[in-house]
Amino acid sequence: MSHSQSKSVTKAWGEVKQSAVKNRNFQKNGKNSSDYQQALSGLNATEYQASQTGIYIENLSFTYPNSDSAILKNINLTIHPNEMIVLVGENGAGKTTLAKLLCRLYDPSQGAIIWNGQDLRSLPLEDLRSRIDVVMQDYARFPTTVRENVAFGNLPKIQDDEAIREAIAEAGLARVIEKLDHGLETLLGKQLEGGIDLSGGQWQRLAMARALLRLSPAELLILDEPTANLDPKTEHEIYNILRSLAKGRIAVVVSHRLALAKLADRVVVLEHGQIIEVGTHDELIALGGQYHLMFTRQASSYN
Ligand SMILES: Nc1ncnc2c1ncn2[C@@H]1O[C@H](COP(=O)(O)OP(=O)(O)OP(=O)(O)O)[C@@H](O)[C@H]1O
Repeated sequence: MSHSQSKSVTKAWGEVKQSAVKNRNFQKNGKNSSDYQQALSGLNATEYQASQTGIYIENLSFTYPNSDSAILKNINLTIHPNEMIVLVGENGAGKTTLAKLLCRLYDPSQGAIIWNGQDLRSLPLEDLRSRIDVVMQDYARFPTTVRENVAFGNLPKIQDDEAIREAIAEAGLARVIEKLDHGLETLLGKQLEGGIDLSGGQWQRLAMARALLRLSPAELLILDEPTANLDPKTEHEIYNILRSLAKGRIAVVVSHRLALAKLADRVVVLEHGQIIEVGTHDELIALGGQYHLMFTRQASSYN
């Protein structure tokens, strides 16, 4: 072992001993070891709690491969268990990019995403994917049957007609599917001979039925623009679906429709890749900042 290696081993051992002493002192002072771990982590109590049982995004920055400008810059955010977060912001603010990082389509260029105490990068990809339900803006439209579209990625339920029909009904598609000549066996997609095409909103509902069918296994729900293809009249119906989708797990929803932000436990406002405001709808309205401005603008355009 070289001199410098031996010096660094001695230093590391010194740190271990120091921690052991600190730990004993914590115990003497009546602190439990989780307090101790929190003190060591350098996080405050809320952040530490989220890093262990929710999602903790720490100093995250991200630049797309083959690009030189950072799309997300120094994002710090804690998401608590069962919390529903809505990400809002102007076009290009980085909302979808953040959603993509949460499902690990990309890794952060700097910083980390910690879920239940583990860095996303340390979780086997397959495990991670099975714990996340994603309905993205360009949600998948599979050129196959209704049944397979709903049960995609969910082999145990593919023959479970009752569960499939229930998910379809909950997503508000029961009448549309009933009218099809071959019911669940109807082929979808113009590219297939005899295939039926659905409207944008119907495809979107089908994607929701897929997420609803998978409701129990996935712990995290990511929805990108769930109301993009729906007219404002049917939106309230989608809000109800969203509530049942989000129940009992973390939900991160990207949306331009600020009426949806009212449903969230907290709203996160992104601007040019940075978080500029975080709070409940009421708090952000009272703040009178960017969210307030966006909300009033949108409300007046609807009126
Ligand atoms: N694959 C990619 N490679 C390089 N740049 C990308 C890629 N995808 C998105 N971007 C850029 O990243 C920026 C943020 O895009 P993103 O889709 O995250 O924004 P957004 O807030 O979701 O926008 P919108 O509301 O318009 O959907 C944009 O400038 C976009 O051009």
